Amino acid sequence: VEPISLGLALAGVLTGYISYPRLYCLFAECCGQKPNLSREELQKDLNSKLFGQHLAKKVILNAVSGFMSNAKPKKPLTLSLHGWTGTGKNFASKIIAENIYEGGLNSDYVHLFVATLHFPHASNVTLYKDQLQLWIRGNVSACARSIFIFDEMDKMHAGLIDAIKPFLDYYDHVDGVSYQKAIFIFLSNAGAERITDVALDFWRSGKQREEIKLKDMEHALSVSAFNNRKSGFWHSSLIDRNLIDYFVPFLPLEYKHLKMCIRSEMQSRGYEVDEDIVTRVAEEMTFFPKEERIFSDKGCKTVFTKLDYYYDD
Ligand SMILES: Nc1ncnc2c1ncn2[C@@H]1O[C@H](COP(=O)(O)OP(=O)(O)OP(=O)(O)O)[C@@H](O)[C@H]1O
Repeated sequence: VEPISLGLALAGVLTGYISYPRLYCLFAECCGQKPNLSREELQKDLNSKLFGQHLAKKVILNAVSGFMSNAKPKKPLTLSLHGWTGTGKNFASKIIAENIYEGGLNSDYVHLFVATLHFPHASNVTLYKDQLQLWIRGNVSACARSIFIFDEMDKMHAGLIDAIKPFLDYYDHVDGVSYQKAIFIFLSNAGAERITDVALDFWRSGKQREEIKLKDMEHALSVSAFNNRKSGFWHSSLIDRNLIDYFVPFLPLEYKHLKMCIRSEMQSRGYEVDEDIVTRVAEEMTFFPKEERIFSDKGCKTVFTKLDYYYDD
């Protein structure tokens, strides 16, 4: 190739990079990388990866795809995910993040906060509050389509919840920054007992788990259910102002779901599914309530470490 043509070609590529940001985004991660989130892809991911959560799948699919297809949302999307430990709340957040950003949870535009890790000392609340507000503001200024995930929300200090509130509201701008395209996901175990009670009632009356409707969870996820010290006070303060768009219940997982988690983990580690090991690992788990032993008390959370034992070569 002669130097002049090569120079022209390089200049062309560079101009393309500068004048067509989308071209650049083919090679590097960009804010709002997948502006047209594919509803089908999200649905496929939820269906194939998230087990035993028909209600959560439905709400997440409709909420996220609806929000992403709205060019001018009036407020940021706020999802509150509730349920027993190990039932897939973090996992579902990961699926959402991956459907919006290639890098998923590792993306520069996805931010995960864990209450006990990032905000451990009640005496530092004022400092955390300032830091959190600056952090959210800085990130949304840099990328309107930022995702913030708050884990262990029920262990978060009330003062910190107050710090987030202005960003969740119906304001066009807060100090010159618009938060309307951002997504806030709150995770907590609040309401888990009540969700479990509903699932147990269905089981005891011989109904299928999939027959549980969102309507059946209304009471479990109502203000009164959260308005106690154990669940934290945060809910009532956010609910009262209608700042949460969707409450997403995660049902406790049964023996058959544990088996699904184990099979899926075996496949992702590149092993052939060995049903004998699947059964042995699932049977090592403990279940509640004491008499019926239906639901796994740790969900799918510890099945993977138990699996290590069988593949320790
Ligand atoms: N419903 C599910 N379907 C498929 N895999 C699941 C499901 N629930 C849990 N898992 C698996 O178990 C792991 C741990 O679950 P996850 O961290 O999502 O639980 P959690 O509900 O966020 O729990 P916690 O309330 O303790 O934070 C996940 O990374 C995933 O691999």
